Amino acid sequence: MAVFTPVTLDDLSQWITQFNLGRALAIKGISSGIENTNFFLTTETGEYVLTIFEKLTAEQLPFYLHLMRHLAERGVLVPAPIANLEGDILHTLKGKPASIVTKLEGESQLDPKPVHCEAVGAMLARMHIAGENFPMHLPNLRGLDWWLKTTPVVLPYLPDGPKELLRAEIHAQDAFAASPVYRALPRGPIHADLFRNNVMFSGDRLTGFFDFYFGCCDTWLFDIAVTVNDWCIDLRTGALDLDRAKAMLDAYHAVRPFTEAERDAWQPMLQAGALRFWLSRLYDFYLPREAEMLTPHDPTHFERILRQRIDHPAPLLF
Ligand SMILES: Nc1ncnc2c1ncn2[C@@H]1O[C@H](COP(=O)(O)OP(=O)(O)OP(=O)(O)O)[C@@H](O)[C@H]1O
Ligand SMILES: N[C@@H](CCO)C(=O)O
Repeated sequence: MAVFTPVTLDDLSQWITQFNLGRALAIKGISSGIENTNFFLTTETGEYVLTIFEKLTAEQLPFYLHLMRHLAERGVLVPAPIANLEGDILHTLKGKPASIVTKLEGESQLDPKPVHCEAVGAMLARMHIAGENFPMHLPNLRGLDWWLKTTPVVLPYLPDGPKELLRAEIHAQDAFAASPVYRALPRGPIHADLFRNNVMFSGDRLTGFFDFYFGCCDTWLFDIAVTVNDWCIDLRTGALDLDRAKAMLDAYHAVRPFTEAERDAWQPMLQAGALRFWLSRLYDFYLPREAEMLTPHDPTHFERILRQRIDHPAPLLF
């Protein structure tokens, strides 16, 4: 369980009066996250999610919370941040930044079928379009600059095979990012971490995207690649599942047609999406932070995905 900062009902009795939510009735730590401390919070007015941000600073957080509010106001299914009586959506609890957002109904679909991938693809395209006029900017803090900085930190821990793969891929991605095709890609606010465990379904009905705390401004295609690399693969081998990938990409394309540059960039972008999570998992695995209990994600999963994308080029986007 990863509760970095414990919170009790006693801690909340005064704090909650700054909101129009009534009294806090119950609070329950959520064990699954590895980035923030999350609680299900029940108050007299309903159920919410209380998050204490462990690593994110008050400089980055307004972007995430305002983006969620911007999207929620435009009909994209995401948790809506709750403002206090002064209108603020970023709060402080136990000396750390905190938020309260609406709780999404349902649960994660961890064994997705094409119908789920179709719903995710269509909502992702709607999200990209709805974000186009969002006025705030945040670069991808887990983008190329971070990859270049992190690679030499994790390389010494790796055996020869993975070491060679990482060196070659970081080199290839550095060149790709400097190419005209890359520069022609459409961009805007993206989720950047839209895995199975960051989407809720009630049955086959998508009820929302959440966990926007890697959100940033980057290419839409990177967001799509990250999403395909999780939703549309065989988790054991990392191989693409063509039925699920087609369902997701066709649904996306029907809402926001892909561009020529996106078609040309698809293959290297799938590799970029795999590299990003391989690197962050390597970093968390070899250089873990302290927590009450913490199970780091397996880095070799994304090493396999990266090898699969290199060895078996994906079908064209359209
Ligand atoms: N708005 C929400 N509605 C319903 N459940 C939520 C909501 N936000 C978070 N949760 C629940 O809390 C869990 C952890 O949240 P979240 O994924 O945001 O944490 P995290 O620390 O960022 O984790 P990670 O980055 O590892 O996915 C989710 O799996 C989900 O069950
Ligand atoms: N989705 C990330 C965890 C951070 O949200 C991973 O699977 O490595």
